[in-house]
Amino acid sequence: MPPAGAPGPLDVAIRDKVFTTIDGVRLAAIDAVAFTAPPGSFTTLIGPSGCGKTTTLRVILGLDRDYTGHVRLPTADGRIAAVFQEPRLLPWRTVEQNVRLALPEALAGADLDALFETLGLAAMRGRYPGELSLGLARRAALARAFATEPALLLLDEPFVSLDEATANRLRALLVEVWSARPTTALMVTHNLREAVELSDRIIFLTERPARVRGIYDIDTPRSERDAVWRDAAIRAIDARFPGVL
Ligand SMILES: Nc1ncnc2c1ncn2[C@@H]1O[C@H](COP(=O)(O)OP(=O)(O)OP(=O)(O)O)[C@@H](O)[C@H]1O
Repeated sequence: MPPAGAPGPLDVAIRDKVFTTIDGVRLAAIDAVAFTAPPGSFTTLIGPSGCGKTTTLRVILGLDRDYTGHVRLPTADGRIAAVFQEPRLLPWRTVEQNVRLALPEALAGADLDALFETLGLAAMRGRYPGELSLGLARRAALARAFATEPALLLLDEPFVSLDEATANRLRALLVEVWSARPTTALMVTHNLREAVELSDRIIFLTERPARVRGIYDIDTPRSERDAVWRDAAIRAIDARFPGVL
């Protein structure tokens, strides 16, 4: 047993999640999605469009309580931070104000220099969101999430709609900032290459209504995951789960 108060795994079991559309049609979104994410690990959910990935994150976030099953968070009283495709920054506040507004009282006045520096935002602290590219706004959203020192970090396709060079840079920054303070992270993506680059555990979901198709664990250190390694990992995954590519 871990000592009391130590982070445990994120433990998720969602069954029979159904939506009723505005025309009264019942839409089965999730059949059975059950998995754990070990403490301090980076876990990725990957699956076809519309299979129920964002719904899974919303249930974990507590935004949707209409489901059967359970969600056990890494710590009972820990903070959850979420980064969505939309950076969701307040346009009338500077980057730094946006980050500081999210801080809990215990972290008010925290020294954010190292975080802004790591994310390449040192010169952007006084800028307004309207002055930022999408890539920079996503960095600001990541800064805001990490600054709160969350017990759980949820990431919903944080690199989508970025040009490849910007997405690569942002993935490297995420690894850097996350490695400095590993927190249990759960990311949703469509991008298997991104998943093998970042994850300790990849959870493959079926078409809607989602079920877990399989779980793939990676123990190669991130620093050793070069292009050759990634190609081999993707081939191994395709052999085990045909059709995921
Ligand atoms: N509030 C809602 N009311 C009705 N249907 C919904 C609602 N939210 C989601 N859905 C439907 O549930 C299914 C799962 O949606 P969800 O957004 O979780 O999928 P996803 O895997 O994240 O999709 P994508 O990969 O395209 O982002 C979809 O068919 C979606 O249209």
